[in-house]
Amino acid sequence: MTTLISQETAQDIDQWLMDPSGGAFSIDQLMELAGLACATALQKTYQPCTHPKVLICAGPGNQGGDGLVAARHLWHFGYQPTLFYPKQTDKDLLFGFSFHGEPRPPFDAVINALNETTKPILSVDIPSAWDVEKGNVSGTFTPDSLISLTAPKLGSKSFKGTHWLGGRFVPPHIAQRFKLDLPDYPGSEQVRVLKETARTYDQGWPTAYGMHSPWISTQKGFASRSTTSLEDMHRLDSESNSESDGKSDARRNL
Ligand SMILES: NC(=O)C1=CN([C@@H]2O[C@H](COP(=O)(O)OP(=O)(O)OC[C@H]3O[C@@H](n4cnc5c(N)ncnc54)[C@H](OP(=O)(O)O)[C@@H]3O)[C@@H](O)[C@H]2O)[C@@H](O)CC1
Repeated sequence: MTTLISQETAQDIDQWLMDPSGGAFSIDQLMELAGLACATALQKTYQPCTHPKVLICAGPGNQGGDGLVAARHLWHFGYQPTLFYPKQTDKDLLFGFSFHGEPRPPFDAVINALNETTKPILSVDIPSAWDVEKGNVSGTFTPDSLISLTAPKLGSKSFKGTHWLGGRFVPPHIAQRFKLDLPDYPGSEQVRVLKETARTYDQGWPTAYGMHSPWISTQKGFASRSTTSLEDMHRLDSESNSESDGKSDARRNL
């Protein structure tokens, strides 16, 4: 059975992944892989021919950085991504494994909006405003889909929707150190499904669920886009990452 990890373990693993004697990754590299996994999970759950427009709600931490990367990949996959990035700072990349307490402004209003929307939501790592270890104790929204990064968090145990695992960057010695029992990723896949609902179609095109092939869908997505260009996505990336204190910001290079 896939290991569920605590908030503290998630943060420890993150540090080990960047430690020179651990994974020796830079934060940029991890975010690139995490963002690619998020975009891939979304593409496997919601095709551009049926869900061409994606709203990415990006928060103030590293998960927000994953959101910027995911937006760029989604554009290349044929979607029309729009970034909502309130803190310079229906996809939820507000908070990840460092969320604690009650949502504070301006993010409380975003959570309220996610509570009210009827659009499908894909959350990343842990649905925003859920307790990382106890789950949806505040009775907020439940997303349709979730992608856990590295390993599922304890709070995702009760999640009933389509559940992906991504973040294919854990070297065996770190998995052993943290006693992580993680499923294998098939072939070159960036994500794998842990739990599937009828809406997910990870296998077989186009017979499963009557969808078009990814290639046809992508071409349709490109053809129908008019408002969001790659230049816009890169401009948003760089503008939204300008730090007022002049410190270097890993997200700026995404
Ligand atoms: N190894 C992996 O798996 C990798 C994981 N990655 C990704 O990183 C994510 C973890 O990133 P992270 O540590 O930066 O934390 P994250 O949750 O994005 O945000 C923290 C920010 O939120 C704020 N904040 C907290 N609570 C709040 C509240 N109630 N209301 C308002 N604000 C609140 C907090 O502010 P503070 O409370 O500290 O003032 C801080 O600014 C992880 O989930 C995954 O998506 C990849 O990028 C790399 C590899």
